[in-house]
Amino acid sequence: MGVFKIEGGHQLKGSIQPQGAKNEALQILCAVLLTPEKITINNIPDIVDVNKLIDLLRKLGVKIEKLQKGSYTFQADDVNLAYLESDQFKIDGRGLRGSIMIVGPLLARFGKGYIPKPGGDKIGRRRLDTHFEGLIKLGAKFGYSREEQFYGVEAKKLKGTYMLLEEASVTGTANILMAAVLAEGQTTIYNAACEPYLQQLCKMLNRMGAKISGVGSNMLIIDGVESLGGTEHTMLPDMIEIGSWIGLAAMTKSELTITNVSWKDLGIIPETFRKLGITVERKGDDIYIPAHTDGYEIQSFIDGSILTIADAPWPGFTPDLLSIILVVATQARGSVLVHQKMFESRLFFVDKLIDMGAKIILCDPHRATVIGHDFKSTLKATTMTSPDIRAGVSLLIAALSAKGTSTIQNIEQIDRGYENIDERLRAIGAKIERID
Ligand SMILES: CC(=O)N[C@H]1[C@@H](OP(=O)(O)OP(=O)(O)OC[C@H]2O[C@@H](n3ccc(=O)[nH]c3=O)[C@H](O)[C@@H]2O)O[C@H](CO)[C@@H](O)[C@@H]1O
Ligand SMILES: C=C(OP(=O)(O)O)C(=O)O
Repeated sequence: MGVFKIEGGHQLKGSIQPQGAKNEALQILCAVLLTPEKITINNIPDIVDVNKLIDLLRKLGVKIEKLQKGSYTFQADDVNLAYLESDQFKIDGRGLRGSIMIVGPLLARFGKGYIPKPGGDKIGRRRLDTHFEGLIKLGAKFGYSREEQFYGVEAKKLKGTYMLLEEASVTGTANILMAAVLAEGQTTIYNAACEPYLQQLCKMLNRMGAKISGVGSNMLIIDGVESLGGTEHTMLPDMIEIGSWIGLAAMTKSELTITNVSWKDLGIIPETFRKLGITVERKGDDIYIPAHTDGYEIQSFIDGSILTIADAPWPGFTPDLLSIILVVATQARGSVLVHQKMFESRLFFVDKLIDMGAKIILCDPHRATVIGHDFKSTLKATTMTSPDIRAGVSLLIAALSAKGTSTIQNIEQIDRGYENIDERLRAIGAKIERID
């Protein structure tokens, strides 16, 4: 298990370029299965989850060529479906959450798609009902082995239909969409998730010859086509990384420029950090965060009541940044209620922050009240374990602001989604070392 050793309490300075978006990459990579033609993808982040998915595609017979850092070509002209029934697939498929999105494309193109219960963060129940209910509506026969936790769908032909999703599932929408593009006739997906990840997937599929309208809204209308062709696609910068760097800058009182952030795709994220009193300045397509030498003050609601920051499906605030909001609030002036509505086990990491001296009350598994220290008391360094990817980075930010040397174990969780994080943080002045 890898470990980070972090000497906290130092101001950082400089600029940082966000990596390509993890959650977009996982969708886009699965889409290469929809065509026998070559697809070129740029700005692919070099992170554990993405590399696991690339490896899985390779084992499925996809021809993969690395052009340069972050750029690859993929060609799925000779797919090895036998791999789906192998024991190795049961291991590989479980390795990450994103693998679930091979099911829709495989079903649409080859008539069958299988997947073991996928991995990803252990942050509460993460059911797949939306995915399979949608595929069943398109005409697939569904099977599930409870013993092996193995899912499968099969269909000779998919037929377009109207569906209203029970919830706006991100990976669920992507999966159903990738099946519907090759179904016969028209499919309507209402209550579709509409994150920039999905908008990017829709745009890519349309360039491949799909006919999707309503892109960016919660109603996607898809006119099925017989086949799809090749294209080139470039991943957006990772908005969750961008939010993480905003939080890092404020909490360490550092002056930081986050470059080429694609402002138009950040939705409510900059405004949400501003509600914590953080100055988030737009400079062209960069974000400039000045050093918050006098701290930052949490705003109240208009009527003077305590601010709540809660997650919601896009264009609401992404749940993946709530852990960052929470840690940054521990040094703000004022109080905030953090309400994690989607995942029921994502806030338990606050115990570690409390150990470090943060003033937090975990009201229930979904809600935590944070009373900021206004830098009058710094967090104390400690030894901790990263429970999930975003809590891991939040603890890392806490350690960088704390006095003394902290240790973070289980950093594989962080490496799932942050490319070369130690090297990039050292480049802006952080004292962080990786110990294997
Ligand atoms: C690989 C990938 O892309 N992972 C992301 C994806 O996971 P993933 O696609 O697995 O998450 P879903 O969108 O399916 O749902 C996440 C959780 O939120 C709940 N839920 C969802 C929609 C809704 O309207 N109401 C509701 O309560 C679900 O029951 C589930 O527990 O989206 C999540 C929600 O943005 C992010 O945290 C994950 O980083
Ligand atoms: C929850 C996350 O990832 P995954 O869905 O891959 O577990 C995340 O990126 O914050």
